[in-house]
Amino acid sequence: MADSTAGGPAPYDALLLLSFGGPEGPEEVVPFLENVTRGRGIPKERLAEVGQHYFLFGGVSPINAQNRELLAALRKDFAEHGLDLPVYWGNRNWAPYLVDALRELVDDGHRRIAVLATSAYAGYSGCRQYRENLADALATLAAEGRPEPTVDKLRHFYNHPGFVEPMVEATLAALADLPEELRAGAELAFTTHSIPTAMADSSGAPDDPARATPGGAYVAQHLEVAGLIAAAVAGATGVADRRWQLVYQSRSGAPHIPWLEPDICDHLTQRQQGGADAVVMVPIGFVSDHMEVKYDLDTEAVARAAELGLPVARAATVGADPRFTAAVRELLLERAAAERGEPVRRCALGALGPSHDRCPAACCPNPRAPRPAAAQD
Ligand SMILES: CC1=C(CCC(=O)O)c2cc3nc(cc4[nH]c(cc5[nH]c(cc1n2)c(C)c5CCC(=O)O)c(CCC(=O)O)c4C)C(CCC(=O)O)=C3C
Ligand SMILES: [Fe+2]
Repeated sequence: MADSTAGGPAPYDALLLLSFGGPEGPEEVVPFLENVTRGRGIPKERLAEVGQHYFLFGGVSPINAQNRELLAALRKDFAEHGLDLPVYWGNRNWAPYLVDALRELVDDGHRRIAVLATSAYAGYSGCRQYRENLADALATLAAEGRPEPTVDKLRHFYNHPGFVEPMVEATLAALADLPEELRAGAELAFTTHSIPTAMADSSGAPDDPARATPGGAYVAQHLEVAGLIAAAVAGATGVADRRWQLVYQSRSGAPHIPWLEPDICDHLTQRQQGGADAVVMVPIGFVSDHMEVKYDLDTEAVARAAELGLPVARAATVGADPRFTAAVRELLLERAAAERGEPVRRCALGALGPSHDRCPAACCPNPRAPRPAAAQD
């Protein structure tokens, strides 16, 4: 089959890095949280508590700095591979805002934009919500009388080797952080963002067999990545029967609404009682070491482990790893070839196969009320 990465980026004339955004000073924390939770029914107490997580770090989330680093790494990767495509950056919840990035793109003359969301998996929060925000931004530009660009979201990259392989290496590095005598008996706790179980169950495309399994495509995709990493770690360490589990973190919402469990802290307690020598936490749900990692794992879960006397280590996220930036380039060139009608080779590890290019209209529904979303059928 033709090498899908050889044909250049046409029809795309720009890439937009689309992320979550985070505050960069104490005065930005509350307005940021208001942006994130508008209309979401998050209890006031939970918001005050999450605000404290940010204040503990001077009101600065690391996420924007990490995206600046990723942006620079993508530009470097593209330049080194002769890919002449400008890269822009905008966020859903904080400056630089998506709508401003899109306005700049259009004013610079770009009309066909590929979008990389910094969220690897299916689900309302990680996929449709990004596309709803794209639709909102497109509507704002239209109301301003600007020409409307076409935006295409690149497929989910959770099972791309450029995402999985750096996490295998990071897991091995975290194991090596533990005292040598604990390494063979150390368990792996793969962690991701908890979401309401109803949101998980409806995640993925309606015709995706994973959608029919408990937890939908969201859980199936995480289990796939966890299994891939566990297998690679078993191969590299020679410990074939190392115990591993997918667990959750960062739960919010009202207590009577069921969210995915177990929580990482409860899991650590349970495994300490179960006789684990040590636990390596592997945050497969996140692309960079942002606040959900720095607070919920490195602060809260580490404190729980210390109380329990359970040794823990934490694997780094992918961040701006060169294998990840190369994967973004491949995904972009792959999609460009597909849009040109050429045959493409889609890279994906494991059994689930590559995700769809365009989400069907009924993919990952909004749990509250349907809203316009971009980049779908
Ligand atoms: C699946 C998922 C991802 C991964 C995919 C992706 O990356 O998009 C993710 C990422 C992130 N979540 C983040 C921060 C927050 N998420 C919140 C709230 C929520 N997240 C949810 C889900 C997810 N979230 C959900 C179902 C809610 C409940 C409210 C709602 O239904 O929307 C709240 C409100 C307070 C609270 O309740 O915790 C905050 C502050 C940050 C920024 C960190 C930083 O600042 O460094 C990042 C990267
Ligand atoms: Fe979140």
